[in-house]
Amino acid sequence: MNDNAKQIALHTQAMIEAGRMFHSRGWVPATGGNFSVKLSSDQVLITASGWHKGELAADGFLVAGLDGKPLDATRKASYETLLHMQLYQHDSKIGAALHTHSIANTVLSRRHSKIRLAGYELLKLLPGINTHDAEVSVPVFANDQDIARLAAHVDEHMKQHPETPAYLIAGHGLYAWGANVAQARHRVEALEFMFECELWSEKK
Ligand SMILES: CSCCC(=O)C(=O)COP(=O)(O)O
Ligand SMILES: [Zn+2]
Repeated sequence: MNDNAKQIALHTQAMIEAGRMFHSRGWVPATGGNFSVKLSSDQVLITASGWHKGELAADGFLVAGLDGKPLDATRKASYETLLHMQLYQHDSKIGAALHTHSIANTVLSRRHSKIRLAGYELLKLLPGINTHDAEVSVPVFANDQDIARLAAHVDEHMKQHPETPAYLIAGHGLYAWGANVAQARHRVEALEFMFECELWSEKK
């Protein structure tokens, strides 16, 4: 196995494990969710469309260019590929992106136009934050089946608000990212925890 194949195998395994864990937590029901890792400045390893994310295997991934087109034209990349590509094009430090469909993120994103998270210790998992005494705003975008249009909308917001730590799509799910799968996964876990806390607080 050459170095490139070894790297792909490691990234694949990290995403398979994230999928199993997310499914065990109820964050990627049915075939919801998608995951990716940037392999180089112009190639991304991304989940194929329609796979159950708790049951991913090596052939559940494919390599695509930053334009979202699979290198092997016979494979179908995630329906939401362009949302991943927007992140990699927006910030070269982003190395992995993970998308979940949890109950908490779905309910909150249907109720609010942004989610304010303040005073949580787990905020320290988010970029640039080193104290619980902080506040972040997670934007909520209207869902759109035109993913190119949705990606352009996200991009416009992120250019105006480069501190955006993650985002939600209304009634749909969360997009979070990091330098690698481990960091993106920690951020998903922290955000899903804080969203559950917010949902519990609203029930009181
Ligand atoms: C079956 S859920 C609808 C599509 C979606 O929101 C999703 O996250 C999964 O789509 P993919 O094409 O990446 O499997
Ligand atoms: Zn989705």
